[in-house]
This record gives sequence, C-alpha cells and structure tokens, in this order.
Amino acid sequence: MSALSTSGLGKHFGGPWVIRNCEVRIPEGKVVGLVGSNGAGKSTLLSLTAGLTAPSVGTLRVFGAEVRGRIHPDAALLAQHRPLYSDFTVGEMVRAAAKMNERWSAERVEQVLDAHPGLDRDARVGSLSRGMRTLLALALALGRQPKLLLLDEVLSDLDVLARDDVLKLVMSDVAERGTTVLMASHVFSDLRDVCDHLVLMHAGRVLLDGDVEQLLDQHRELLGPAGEVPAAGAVIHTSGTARQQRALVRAPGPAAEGWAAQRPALDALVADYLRAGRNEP
Ligand SMILES: Nc1ncnc2c1ncn2[C@@H]1O[C@H](COP(=O)(O)OP(=O)(O)OP(=O)(O)O)[C@@H](O)[C@H]1O
Repeated sequence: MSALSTSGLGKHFGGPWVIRNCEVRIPEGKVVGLVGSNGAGKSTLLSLTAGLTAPSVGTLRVFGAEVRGRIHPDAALLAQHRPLYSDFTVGEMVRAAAKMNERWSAERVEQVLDAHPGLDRDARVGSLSRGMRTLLALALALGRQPKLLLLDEVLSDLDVLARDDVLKLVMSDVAERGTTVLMASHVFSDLRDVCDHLVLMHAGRVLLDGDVEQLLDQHRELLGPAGEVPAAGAVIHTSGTARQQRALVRAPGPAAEGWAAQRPALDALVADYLRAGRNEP
C-alpha cells in the first residue's frame, strides 16, 4: 500500500494555484526527499498530508484513507516553525504533548531525552539551542508513533553536529519501526545521503517522483560538441561553452557519434530539473 498517494490534487488559498495537478505515489517504508526551490509548494503539500488544510480539488490518501483537512492518526508533522512553548520546561512540554495526543509513547520520548543530555527536563524550552529545540520537537512527533513522519526543513539552521543528531534519530526510527519519512528541504545536499525516493517540485507542480536509483537509470548526461543535442529522449536542460555542450536527457537512445553518455550524479539531476523549471515561462 502507498503511504501517500494523490490524484489530481490542487490547492489555492483564494488566489493563484499553489499546488497544481499533483500526482505522487510514495511506497511505504521509504525515506523521501521532497525538494524544490522556495515557494515550490513543499510545505503546503506537507500540510495537506497532515490534514491541517484541505485540498481545493482532487484527493490525497494516507495509507489508503482519504485525508480532507482532518488530522490523520498515522501521520505526524514537524512544522517549519517548531511548535513549542518557550516558557515551558522540557518536562512540561512533554506532559502537555502527552495530554494532547490519544496515541502516545512516553517511552519513546523518554528514550530520546535520555540519549541527549542537552534536553534537561528542567530547562526552559526558550533557553535551548536551535538543535536541541528541533530534537525536542522531533521527540514529540515520534511520541505519536507515526507511520508517516513529515519533516519540514528540519535541518535548516542546524550546525553539522546537530544535523547528525537529528538524522540519526530519524533513521533509527526508520530502521526500528519501518517509518515512512517525507523530508522537505530547498537544500538538496541536506537530504542526498538519506533519501531513497525523490519528489521534486517547482511552482506547485511535481516534476519528478520516483525511486532514486530508477530515476538515475532513466536519465543520461550527454557531453559533446556545441550544437543540437542528438537525443531521442526528452532534453531536460542544456548548458555549455562555444565548444562543448552538456545535456541532461530523459530516456535517451544510444549515444550519437562524438557524444559521451553517462549516468548523472543525483545532485546534477536535481540541479538540472530546478534550472529547467526556473527557465520555463
Ligand atoms: N496560508 C496561505 N495563504 C496564502 N498563500 C499561501 C499560504 N501558504 C502558502 N502560501 C503560498 O503558497 C506558495 C507555496 O508556499 P510553500 O510554503 O508551500 O512553499 P515551500 O516550497 O515550502 O517554500 P519554502 O522552501 O520557502 O518553505 C507560496 O507562494 C506561498 O506564499
């Protein structure tokens, strides 16, 4: 069963479409990188998935059940603004979260707090470092024992050690509970090492949705002389100098004479799709 599937999904807030004709299918147990430039619609897709806002058109299903602006018990969202009360202590924050959630694993939250001495139960939330606040918010999201964990820009503004802590915690949940994770970031390098499935958005549209290895297999980076790219497939993006040209092509035929073809690196694939999106009218 898909952890998340959408059909003809669209969203606007009374103005222009923020998500348009969105079709995604995310298999259970995957760690998904949700990538796109600022304003691409990543946070909106996460909010729709968590049931915080309802679709304007189309459907969105989480583990087969349609979500229409109702919080799904199997999904937990760690929003970009980290929903925590600064005046509470860590212990008070944990108790408040436990009261707000019917399904709750105190044990899971305690495990996380015990593993991170910076998360002192008596410390004021407002006095915690950015990394510790993110870890606390993540611990509370994990306390809900979600089957689908939605993380919005969870690594932004964190130093390298805090990033390691957060990623380790997320990946341990994946390994131990088979959690499906959808992680949004506008910085692809944040997600590159952990994601096995990629959803790439631009201006409210989904440009790519698939298993990372399969997506790489479907594309070739062609290098050859300047001029027309002799490719049978779809040319996604070209760049080059007066002498040499480079092109990313989807489903290309055999390389033409004078041209070299190689499987692209994942970073290059993502960057080319984002550039191609930016150049569209
Ligand atoms: N509640 C809202 N009301 C009106 N417009 C909104 C609302 N939420 C989002 N938008 C608009 O939807 C578009 C997509 O925003 P969204 O936050 O989903 O993008 P994003 O890809 O997460 O961007 P970023 O990487 O900057 O966080 C933006 O133009 C934004 O202004």
